[in-house]
Amino acid sequence: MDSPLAVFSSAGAGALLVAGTLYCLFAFLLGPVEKNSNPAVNLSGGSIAAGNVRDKYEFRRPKETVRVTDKVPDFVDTFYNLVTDIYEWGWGQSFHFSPPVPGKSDGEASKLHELMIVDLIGARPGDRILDVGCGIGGPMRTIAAHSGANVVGITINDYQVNRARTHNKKAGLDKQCDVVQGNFLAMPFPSNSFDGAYSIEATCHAPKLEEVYAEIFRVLKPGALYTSYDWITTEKYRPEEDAEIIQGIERGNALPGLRSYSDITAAAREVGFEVVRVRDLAREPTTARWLEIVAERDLAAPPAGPWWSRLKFGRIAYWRNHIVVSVLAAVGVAPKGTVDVHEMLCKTAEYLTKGGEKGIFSPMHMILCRKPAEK
Ligand SMILES: C=C(CC[C@@H](C)[C@H]1CC[C@H]2C3=CC[C@H]4[C@H](C)[C@@H](O)CC[C@]4(C)[C@H]3CC[C@]12C)C(C)C
Ligand SMILES: C[S@@+](CC[C@H](N)C(=O)[O-])C[C@H]1O[C@@H](n2cnc3c(N)ncnc32)[C@H](O)[C@@H]1O
Repeated sequence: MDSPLAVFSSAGAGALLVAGTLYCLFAFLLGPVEKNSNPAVNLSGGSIAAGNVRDKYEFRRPKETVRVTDKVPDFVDTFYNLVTDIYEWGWGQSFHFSPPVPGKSDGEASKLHELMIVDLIGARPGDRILDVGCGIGGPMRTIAAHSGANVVGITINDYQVNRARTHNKKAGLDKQCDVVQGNFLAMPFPSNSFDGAYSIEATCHAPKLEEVYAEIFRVLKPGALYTSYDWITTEKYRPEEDAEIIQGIERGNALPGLRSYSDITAAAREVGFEVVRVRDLAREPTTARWLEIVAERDLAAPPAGPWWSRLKFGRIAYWRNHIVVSVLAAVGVAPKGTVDVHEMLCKTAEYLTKGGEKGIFSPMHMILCRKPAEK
């Protein structure tokens, strides 16, 4: 017969094993999907009260995209209340794509993409730089930390302002980084007050690109540079064949209508910018060449691959996330509509992947512009 001590220790070991397994299961299910991201238990409806998330989600039910110009900022604000926590949980603190770089993690590739902006606009210590559509500030922190510049971000979404400020403080960058809530179509900044500006995958939310470009032009000092990575349809886009994919991308990302790559340069010139460079960073050889700009940091960088590969993180991961969201919503930790929003994002990921694979869409059309120096 086993001694009481042996029985006790084998029961103890069993209990420990069960506890350990449960812990790992919970950590796997509820922990952040991305490094530096938010755990699933914090999923909320942004500034929307939990009980109203499902009603607000109704805004996605009609199959068309919102094109009524003056309603767009409100619509976009609601969209970000619904998706911000899911994005942060599943993607991290930077809400954009980037070309993958072999040998680098997704996070590192994303930072390289952000750092290129420091070189493009020549951000220097003490400069005052504007981040147009700053999200929760992932790019702002990278750019401020590496350049020594002070960065001011603007976002339409109040919940993002709070998240960004919390992260800025945690990163010890709250003296260098400031975030304001406002509409980038009418910015609360004096004219000629910034030494440089950038926007990453944000101006695609503007119903008329000229309107946001005109505002950026106004607040920049003469001679200052502005760069944008924007969402566009490429020259391969054929509306007769590809409309479903493009409309799927527009609906799932709260866009008032994607623009063609050629509209970007035209809008910049229309408001008075000199166009310095234009490149689609999604194209492999070009991306490789652009990586050379960050030469000191990554001289031997080989050509980058498709930006959409990060979205193909596999059925299992999507299912894991879907289960987590469904369980949290069922037990009342996450608001009820979160499941619908998550389902919508799964479909959006499919449309984005199809757009990338067909080469009809790019989320990283780069334009570099200068506000002419005063004569
Ligand atoms: C620039 C914009 C957002 C770009 C991307 C940051 C987001 C576009 C689609 C998002 C996602 C799709 C699938 C989600 C997945 C189902 C979930 O489990 C975890 C989060 C996702 C991966 C999510 C993350 C952010 C995106 C990639 C637009 C709005 C202009
Ligand atoms: C996809 S996110 C990109 C965020 C950030 N640039 C990044 O890369 O992490 C788009 C951002 O644009 C902002 N935005 C969209 N329309 C806006 C508007 N009219 N005024 C201010 N910000 C806006 C959103 O609130 C969101 O922060």
